[in-house]
Amino acid sequence: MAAVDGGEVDHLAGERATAHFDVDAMKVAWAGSRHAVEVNDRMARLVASDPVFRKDTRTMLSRKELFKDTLKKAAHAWKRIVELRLTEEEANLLRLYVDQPGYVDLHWGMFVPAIKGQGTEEQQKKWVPMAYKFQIIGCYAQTELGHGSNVQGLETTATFDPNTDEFVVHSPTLTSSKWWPGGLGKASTHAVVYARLITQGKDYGIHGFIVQLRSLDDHSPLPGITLGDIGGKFGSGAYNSMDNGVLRFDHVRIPRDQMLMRLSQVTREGKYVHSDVPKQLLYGTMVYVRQTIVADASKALSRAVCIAVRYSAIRKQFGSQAGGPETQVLNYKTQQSRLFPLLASAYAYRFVGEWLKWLYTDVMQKLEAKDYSTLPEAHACTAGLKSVTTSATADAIEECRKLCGGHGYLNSSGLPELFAVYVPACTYEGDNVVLLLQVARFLMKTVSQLASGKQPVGTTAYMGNIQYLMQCKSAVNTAGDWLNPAAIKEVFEARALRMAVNCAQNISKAPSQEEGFSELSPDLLESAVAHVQLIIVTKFFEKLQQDIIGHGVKEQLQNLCNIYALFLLHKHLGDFLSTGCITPKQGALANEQLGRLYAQVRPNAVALVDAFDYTDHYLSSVLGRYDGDVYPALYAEAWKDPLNETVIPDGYQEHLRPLLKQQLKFSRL
Ligand SMILES: CCCCCCCC/C=C\CCCCCCCCCCCCCC(=O)SCCNC(=O)CCNC(=O)[C@H](O)C(C)(C)COP(=O)(O)OP(=O)(O)OC[C@H]1O[C@@H](n2cnc3c(N)ncnc32)[C@H](O)[C@@H]1OP(=O)(O)O
Ligand SMILES: Cc1cc2nc3c(=O)[nH]c(=O)nc-3n(C[C@H](O)[C@H](O)[C@H](O)COP(=O)(O)OP(=O)(O)OC[C@H]3O[C@@H](n4cnc5c(N)ncnc54)[C@H](O)[C@@H]3O)c2cc1C
Repeated sequence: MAAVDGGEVDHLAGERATAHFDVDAMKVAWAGSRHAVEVNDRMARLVASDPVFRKDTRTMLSRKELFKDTLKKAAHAWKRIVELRLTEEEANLLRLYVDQPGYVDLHWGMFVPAIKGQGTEEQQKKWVPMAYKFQIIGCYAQTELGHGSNVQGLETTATFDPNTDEFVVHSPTLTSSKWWPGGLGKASTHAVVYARLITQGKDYGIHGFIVQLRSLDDHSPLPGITLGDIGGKFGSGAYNSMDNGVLRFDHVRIPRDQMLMRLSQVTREGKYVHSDVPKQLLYGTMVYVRQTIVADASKALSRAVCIAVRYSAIRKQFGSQAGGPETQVLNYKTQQSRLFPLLASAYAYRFVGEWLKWLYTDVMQKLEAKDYSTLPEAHACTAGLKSVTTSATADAIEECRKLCGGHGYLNSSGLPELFAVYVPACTYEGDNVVLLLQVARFLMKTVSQLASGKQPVGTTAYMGNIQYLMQCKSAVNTAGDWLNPAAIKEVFEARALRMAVNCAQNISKAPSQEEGFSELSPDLLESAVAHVQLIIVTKFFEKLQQDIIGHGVKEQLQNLCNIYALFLLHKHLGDFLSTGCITPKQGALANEQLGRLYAQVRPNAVALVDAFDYTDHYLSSVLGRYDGDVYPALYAEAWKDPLNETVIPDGYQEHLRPLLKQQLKFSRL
């Protein structure tokens, strides 16, 4: 089914006719199943057809109007979810297509998962039903004004008082003010607050507590609690719909049973008891969200790419001979070499996101069975993939803006807001550099264990092949040889392993492991990126081994997979050359093959973005319209700007007229 929201003429019909594959079948490959295509389509249309979910004037609203609009949309979404008895899958998609960050994201995305992950069964029974019925609204209050990345450095205290069987939650300093939690500023009634647990005079470090913040009668802050929004953020519209907040506690008392006690408990007498589980499970909610952020990266990236590809097929510049038509900018090789790797990345992130969801579910099942062995790998994969995919996506959205020339800078292109709303993903849920250093730490540990004969498993299994990978040389001889998955995998594995081993060797020369790690951290980041890119490439190849149905679909995905891998090889040529994995000649052959692949993608480009199945409402871009009727839409959109409500601007009488009529003369004239 086409995703037109009402266009009459299809200006991109010619582009669609050149596709060499079945677009409907590609929609299935992209969405994961025919069922997923159907539900996505139904929810996207439900949102697009509802006037409450309009967002075309969003960037023109004041902060207060925008926030109120978000409250309205969230309440309306919930009403529709209940009325239509939507399933959790449908409700999640409805939220996605409403496409406006708001308190519900943190309520469902972090508050509920934190209670489910860290609360006892009894606590879950008490709090989860209230949250599911929206009798309470919750947020995730971890970060403080002075401490974000370093969770162990948080200052808020929760001191047990055995006289009253309560915890006293307190913000001892300005820097201990909770700062950033989404939904906290204005909407939440409750929070999961992370604080240092102190009992019997001893500090047991960071633990989670459920704290009521606002009255359930009139929404006013409870005694001892200071609350507010932290202020406007980057861009118009965008993340300003979210009430990121500040919170201070002045000796606020909560019952003992509001400490989340699945991992550790405080008894009635104040004795601290830690269960027999890894303490890192305290970070479980972050692992869960990082995994969802990877899936979201492909959404944001594919959206930007869809806009840029469609517009590049419409936009014409130069090349006209004797009054003939100008050239579609999509035909320029430079445009293709900038755009098609991003198209390939969108597909790559979609598939690695699917795999990561599987890995997460698998780890959760193992944890239920008290098998904690895969926890370090789950942490490294979620942290690394979150980091690499969000950084690349943020850069790619900005590149798509440039690929759309001047019009890409207009709010009506949809790209400025998409960039502004997306870019904090590089920071929230763990700064990308901090997370990559966690991956590097995991890699260094794995390398150090190789010497003891311990066989690495999962995504580091390739390191077990160290004898071969440290000395192998690529056998690629022609550009076409780069189409062999084994040739690509071998050089990506060799590059990742050699970079990790080089780092490990250099660290071992330092006076201490810690000093070496710190000194080598820029190299360690690159090593972590190489490992994560290997994972993405490998999972794309594995996807191609699955049963992929539909005329020409597999061939297109093969091209995209090769583009993704060879583009990375080209971009990081220095790594591959300096580690001796390939020769300069082989690097040049990879580039030659890349050019050929771009030519194969060109006739399929518009159909490949159609397969994302986005409605015009979701894209909210005049440049990315399904029908390609860009110019009338751009022209019409301009007149909607509040500045055009009057012909003579406000301020003319006070400031322009006196200037134009002034008698004062610049003395030199
Ligand atoms: C009918 C139903 C209806 C349903 C209706 C549904 C409607 C749908 C509506 C909405 C749904 C929307 C869903 C939206 C999704 C959510 C969107 C969220 C938006 C994002 C908001 C952002 C929120 C935040 O930012 S929260 C704050 C995040 N903060 C951070 O990430 C901090 C980062 N820092 C850290 O994680 C840590 O400090 C650290 C890891 C950097 C360091 O920690 P440390 O000091 O304690 O550790 P060490 O480095 O010393 O390591 C020790 C040891 O631990 C291992 N480790 C570390 N972390 C982990 C981990 N997470 N898991 C496992 N292991 C870990 C580490 O590797 C070390 O191991 P060793 O073996 O080496 O010792
Ligand atoms: C839009 C948005 C929403 C958010 N929502 C929430 C929320 O709902 N709940 C919540 O609790 N928090 C939330 N946060 C906070 C967020 O999780 C933190 O901002 C994030 O974890 C980064 O921490 P920081 O701000 O302390 O950065 P910092 O750690 O201060 O980073 C500053 C710089 O220092 C570098 N750096 C830091 N440590 C190291 C190191 N060890 N080695 C090398 N470099 C380092 C970083 O790379 C970065 O360049 C949100 C933030 C944003 C922007």
